[in-house]
Amino acid sequence: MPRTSEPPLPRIIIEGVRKTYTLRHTHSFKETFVAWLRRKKVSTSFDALQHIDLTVGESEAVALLGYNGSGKSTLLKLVSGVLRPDRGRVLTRGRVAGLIEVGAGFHPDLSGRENVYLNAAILGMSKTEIDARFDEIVEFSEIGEFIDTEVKHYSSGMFVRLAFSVAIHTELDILLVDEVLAVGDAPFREKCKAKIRELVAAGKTLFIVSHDLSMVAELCSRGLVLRRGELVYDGAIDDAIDQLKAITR
Ligand SMILES: Nc1ncnc2c1ncn2[C@@H]1O[C@H](COP(=O)(O)OP(=O)(O)OP(=O)(O)O)[C@@H](O)[C@H]1O
Repeated sequence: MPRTSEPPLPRIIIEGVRKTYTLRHTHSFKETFVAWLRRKKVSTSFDALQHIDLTVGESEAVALLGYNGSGKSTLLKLVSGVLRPDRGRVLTRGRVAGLIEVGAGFHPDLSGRENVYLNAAILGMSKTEIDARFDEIVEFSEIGEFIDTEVKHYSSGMFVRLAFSVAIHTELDILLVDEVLAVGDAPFREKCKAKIRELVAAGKTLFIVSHDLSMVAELCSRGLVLRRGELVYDGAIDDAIDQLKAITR
């Protein structure tokens, strides 16, 4: 009997997820009191994600597409564990490395070198492992002589180069990238793309948010389109890009 191809083992499972934010309409105790006297609402709630169900497997490179405010970063933060869903559940299998905000996880008063140790430790590496990979991390980042400078003096591109380099030198299983590559220059972006392809070929999972459609078309095979907190398309990346172009914000 011919063998049918097995679906990839899941790395991320998102089940019935809803994320609600509270929007406050008052700024002070006085305003709140006046609003209460006038029976006006002091806050309203807003569903940034409505009811999301999806599974991402090993060796999958998935792009999360959508216009501003559609819920992409919120979904990535739920997968990274920075946020918790109000309903449903998010399960991940393996080590998750997230590049979600430029400079996040970096301490401004510490040098690049100290931040490499801090970040790599947060991502689960031991001191001996970091010592062994330190030179490679610095070389990939191209930070050079600035490695002993406090990172508050780094440009945003330098932050991202160092953070990306630390992340890819850890034993990660899932790499989350939110738009941060956009601040790297073209040669560095090319290097990151090559590294990401290598990681995916080795069975790692990529979940990337980007408005750079040509980059995601090159890197990803699957695309998810979010619109106003709803998943409106999940399929081949080229079709996902066409769907995105066809919808309004
Ligand atoms: N902490 C928060 N409190 C209130 N509302 C929030 C909060 N974080 C996000 N939102 C709102 O949730 C919605 C989704 O935001 P999110 O950042 O996930 O969108 P996005 O698709 O990543 O947008 P962009 O393309 O602009 O980065 C937006 O309307 C945003 O204003």
